[in-house]
Amino acid sequence: MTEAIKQPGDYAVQLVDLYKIYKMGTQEVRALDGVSADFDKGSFWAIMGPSGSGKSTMLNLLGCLDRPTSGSYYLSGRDVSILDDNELSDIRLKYLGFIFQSFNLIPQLTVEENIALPLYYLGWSAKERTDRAHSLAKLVGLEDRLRHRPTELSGGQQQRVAIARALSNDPVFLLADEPTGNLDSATSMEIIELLQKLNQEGKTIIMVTHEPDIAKFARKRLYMRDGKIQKVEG
Ligand SMILES: Nc1ncnc2c1ncn2[C@@H]1O[C@H](COP(=O)(O)OP(=O)(O)OP(=O)(O)O)[C@@H](O)[C@H]1O
Repeated sequence: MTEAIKQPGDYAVQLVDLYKIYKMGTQEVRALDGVSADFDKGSFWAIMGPSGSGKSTMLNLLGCLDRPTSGSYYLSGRDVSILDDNELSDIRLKYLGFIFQSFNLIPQLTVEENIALPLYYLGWSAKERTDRAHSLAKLVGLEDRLRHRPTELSGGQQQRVAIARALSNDPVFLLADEPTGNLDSATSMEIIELLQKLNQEGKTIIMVTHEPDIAKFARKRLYMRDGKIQKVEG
């Protein structure tokens, strides 16, 4: 049977010949040196590589936090590498979900308010925000913690809140930056299992990690070296 030809919209992300070059006086640092990669919808990737290999640079570009020196970045088929700062911030709010090593929750807000915060900026009504926050809290197993504040939660629970918040806008993909970096190994397993469950339910996940024990739970692994893709596994 011939495989169906993929259309640009079948990919969450396509990177085409991406370069990020920093000029340091007369020297050039090629943080990304011609990276091309397709991230299918519904895939779960780990991006790995030694220090200085370009992981953070890749993460910043994937997260629309920075622009490439050259090359194209297609998000669900749309070239976002040509957008200005305001347009990129709009893309982040509407289409991306971020999970950080340090959770980045707002301490003054309750679990419910933290989860719903992006929806406030997206203009959802109070009722819509509450309903969505409740269903996402349930999805991550925190429906009995909605009135708590982040300091009243364990690290694993805080990361669950952050994951629920990242899902609030139903993003094209979840971008996770060392999501288990601040957690003990048992809690790390719970978080990675939650990410696996979300992926099995169809969510595309791209996770940057330097921990092979965590990366092995992704379905695909991309290894960076000297700003290039060294190999892809899975
Ligand atoms: N703003 C910058 N100006 C100049 N060089 C930079 C800048 N940001 C990154 N680099 C360089 O680009 C290369 C890739 O850096 P990057 O931070 O992406 O690596 P990394 O794989 O994330 O490393 P780590 O695991 O240590 O965080 C490095 O050589 C780094 O020194």
